[in-house]
Amino acid sequence: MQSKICALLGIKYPIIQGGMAWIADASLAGAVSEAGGLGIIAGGNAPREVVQAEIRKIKKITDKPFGVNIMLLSPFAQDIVDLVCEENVPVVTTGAGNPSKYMARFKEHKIKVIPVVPSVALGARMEKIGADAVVVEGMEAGGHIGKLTTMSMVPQVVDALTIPVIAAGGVGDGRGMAAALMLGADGVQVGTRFLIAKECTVHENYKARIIKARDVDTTVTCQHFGHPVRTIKNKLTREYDQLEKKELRSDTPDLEKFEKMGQGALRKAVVEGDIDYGSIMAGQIAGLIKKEETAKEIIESYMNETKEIMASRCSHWIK
Ligand SMILES: O=C(O)COc1ccc(-c2c[nH]c(CNC(=O)Nc3ncc(Sc4ccccn4)s3)n2)cc1
Repeated sequence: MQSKICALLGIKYPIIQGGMAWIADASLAGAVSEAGGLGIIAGGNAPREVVQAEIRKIKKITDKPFGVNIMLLSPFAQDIVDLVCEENVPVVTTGAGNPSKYMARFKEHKIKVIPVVPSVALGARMEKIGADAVVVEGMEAGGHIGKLTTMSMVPQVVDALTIPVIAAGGVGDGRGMAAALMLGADGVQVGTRFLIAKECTVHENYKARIIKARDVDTTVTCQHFGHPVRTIKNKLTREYDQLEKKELRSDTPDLEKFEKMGQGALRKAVVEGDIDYGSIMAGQIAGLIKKEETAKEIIESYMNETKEIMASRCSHWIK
């Protein structure tokens, strides 16, 4: 399937794996790129040498295109920008902020830049400063989210921009991918479904919790203080909710308490498998995902389902 995204990035299928902080390492990203999608290594909050090690590893796993996600809230963001330039990383996605100040650097090094945007305005700003495409991520997604849904934001960004649009947030199988393409997207970014890929090195407890998840099992914490983040409900989110209720009543809310509660929480879930007090970042689509598969099996099922839907299920009413 040749979409604008495949031509732009030199990949076989228009499926990008989300650069999930602490989770998207060379093992997962390498398997996704090898299977014809675009694997993305997470910069997250990691220092330069950690991300550099993953870049070196993926170059040994695959000679196909791959990317690095730069999480712009990271204290090491500038170091990772320098790193992707030095390592000739072909594609960069950015999240949790506005990458304008780095754009000239990326273009100078012929890096394809795909910012994640939570609104039409930011998408238009990114196109104006030279982004090659945008990921339009709805609030159905896991992790740090904006306020708009995928279904409503994608067509509005498609109408407002000329560069390719990649839909993200709630795209859990070929039905979601076909829907995204119908809305005008040229490809999709997939996070939660790849969390339970066999090559994903996240703790087994994390994977088991995703597989057990129902449609109503995620919640958004820190909506009023700090950065809204979607995770699976657990003891940590209940503590967050209590703290938010308390601080909302205060004239001088203490943001430090939220920072402290969140510190190391993602690592607790991903590395230690603490599903009670770790931050189990996952999208609303977690309830659809029932089994662990290889990245190749996941990508091929998206493509086969999407092609079947585009070729048949729609044709019976389009006469
Ligand atoms: O500067 C402005 O105008 C605001 O710009 C933006 C505002 C938000 C976004 C945005 C929303 N979602 C994304 C892409 N997705 C993500 O970045 N998802 C993430 N998950 C976990 C992350 S690590 C983290 C981050 C915050 C708190 C705790 N942990 S980052 N980008 C992008 C740009």
